Amino acid sequence: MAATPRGTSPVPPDVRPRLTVLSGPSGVGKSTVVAHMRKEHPEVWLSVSATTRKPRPGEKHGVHYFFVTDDEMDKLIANGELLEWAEFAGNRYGTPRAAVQERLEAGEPVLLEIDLQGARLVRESMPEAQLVFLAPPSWEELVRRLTGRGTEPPEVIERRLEAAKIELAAEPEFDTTLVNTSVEDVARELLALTNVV
Ligand SMILES: Nc1nc2c(ncn2[C@@H]2O[C@H](COP(=O)(O)OP(=O)(O)O)[C@@H](O)[C@H]2O)c(=O)[nH]1
Ligand SMILES: Nc1ncnc2c1ncn2[C@@H]1O[C@H](COP(=O)(O)OP(=O)(O)O)[C@@H](O)[C@H]1O
Repeated sequence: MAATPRGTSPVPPDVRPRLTVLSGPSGVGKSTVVAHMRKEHPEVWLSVSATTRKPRPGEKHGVHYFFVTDDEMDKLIANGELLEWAEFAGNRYGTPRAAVQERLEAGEPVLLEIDLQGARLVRESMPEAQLVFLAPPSWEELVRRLTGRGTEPPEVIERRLEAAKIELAAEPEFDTTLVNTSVEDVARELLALTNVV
């Protein structure tokens, strides 16, 4: 049998495109890493979630999130418009189903940035999904980042740190762990995992 020259071996058709889920505790750097990756590779498509959380300064409707009321979220859920949804630290968050399906049907990779509960739901409904966990270099550094971001009052930070303990304990459920020491390094590794280039 003729050997396939190195570097030109065909990629099996079932390997791409795929759905990648990025999860990790609040403040670990998920948004920072994804923004860095997409600045250089805008072709990476990131699902925009719906949330009942209030916008932070600078966050734009339709770009960072679709900011919805409780009633609107109720309707999205009742109408089956969300691929998954979860309550996190007092707010609800969900992934609009149609946009994700369109991308996958068009043969394009999809990236979701969602919490642990959402990651578990995606794994159940789409076992082929790849689950990536973003971990902090240390607990102290996670606290520093979440506090230093300055976007949440102390009681919300406390709630998020409680959730973080549960999330960190679930790391073994994920296919891959990336430790967010260097944003550049993690962005490069995530790009490779999403199979876009
Ligand atoms: N299950 C689920 N979680 C989401 C979704 N969108 C965002 N999240 C997660 O909700 C959590 C809180 O998000 P956010 O309030 O933006 O805070 P941040 O991640 O600390 O910037 C994070 O773990 C997000 O990854 C979604 O559509 N579904
Ligand atoms: N590798 C890193 N080193 C130092 N600070 C970081 C790093 N990644 C993110 N940060 C900072 O940590 C804070 C939380 O990052 P963010 O992307 O908002 O986290 P998440 O989206 O996971 O909640 C931000 O202030 C961000 O600038």
